[in-house]
Amino acid sequence: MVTFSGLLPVIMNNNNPWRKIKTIVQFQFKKRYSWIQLAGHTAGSFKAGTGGKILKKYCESEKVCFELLMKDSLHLCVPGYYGVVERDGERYIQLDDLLADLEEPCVMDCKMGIRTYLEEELIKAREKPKPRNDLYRKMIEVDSQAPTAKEHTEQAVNKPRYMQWRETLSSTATLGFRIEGVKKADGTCSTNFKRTKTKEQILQVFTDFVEGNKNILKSYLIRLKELRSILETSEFFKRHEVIGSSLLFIHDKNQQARVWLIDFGKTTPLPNGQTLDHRLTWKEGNREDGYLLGLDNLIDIMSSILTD
Ligand SMILES: Nc1ncnc2c1ncn2[C@@H]1O[C@H](COP(=O)(O)OP(=O)(O)OP(=O)(O)O)[C@@H](O)[C@H]1O
Ligand SMILES: O=P(O)(O)O[C@@H]1[C@H](O)[C@H](O)[C@@H](OP(=O)(O)O)[C@H](OP(=O)(O)O)[C@H]1O
Repeated sequence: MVTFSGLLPVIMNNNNPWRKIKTIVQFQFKKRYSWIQLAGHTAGSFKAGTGGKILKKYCESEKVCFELLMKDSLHLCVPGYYGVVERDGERYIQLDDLLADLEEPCVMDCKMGIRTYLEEELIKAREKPKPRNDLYRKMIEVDSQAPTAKEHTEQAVNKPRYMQWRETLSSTATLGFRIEGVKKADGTCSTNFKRTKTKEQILQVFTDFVEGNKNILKSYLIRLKELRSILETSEFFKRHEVIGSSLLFIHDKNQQARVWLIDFGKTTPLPNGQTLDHRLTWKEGNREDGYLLGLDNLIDIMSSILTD
């Protein structure tokens, strides 16, 4: 789902002097820009905030993650979190708007990990299967041959089955990440990446995304390596199953290029001091998510574009 809404950028809370100066200039000229919800299937889960912030619909587990993240080394890798607010009778978490100080930003959302559903979702679905017609319809829209004879008869598929099909159709199951959506500087958006699976296809999408600009690619590569080294030592990361979380790639016409970790709605703490490696093969029960496998592959793909 792609939605647009106008927000007014104002003073940011970031310590970077460049950002401060730039946002002050933007504030003085009251320049408007379009904020974009590139991926995410729930339309209307975001609202404009004030002071360079956005509001995201409240989810208890995500709020708890952000509270912990603000105290973890990963605080440098995620949007700043500023507590819970209420608007029109609904609760929201308040986050830094990562597009606030950028001009004509280009955005790419990559969903990380070798699976996109929690182990607990799998267990629940097995105990109480819920055949869904909406997922059946989404499936046949992409491939009318994909449902089994039984699914065709029932015109319904269970969620884990749908999620696994999405994972194998795309690069999730093999590379540990997939491209969810891209917005280019001219404002055009695409979420048509359900069949983007091979390294070659991904390489092409990345090359188009940066319009062949190697400086931007270099900045992305440096940032990805930085994120990897922070993730490898983060206490938060070690102790959570990180599912459905994305890396948000953002660059603008001034060649500012950053990558952020977003979406912790399905990031779940592990019990009794258990930790994850994030690279080991997933076997039901071990809760491994393959996040770092995906990041390794992203780094390899980005490096290979630069060495070509
Ligand atoms: N802090 C932020 N600043 C700027 N843009 C953001 C921010 N957080 C999210 N977005 C935009 O909104 C999109 C959806 O974000 P997110 O994945 O957090 O939402 P969601 O509703 O939880 O998605 P999903 O349906 O995948 O669970 C992202 O792809 C990105 O374009
Ligand atoms: O990308 P698609 O093909 O549109 O499929 C959706 C996507 O996998 C979302 O991540 C998932 O939400 P969660 O990650 O929150 O489970 C949603 O489940 P839902 O329909 O149950 O919301 C799926 O429909």
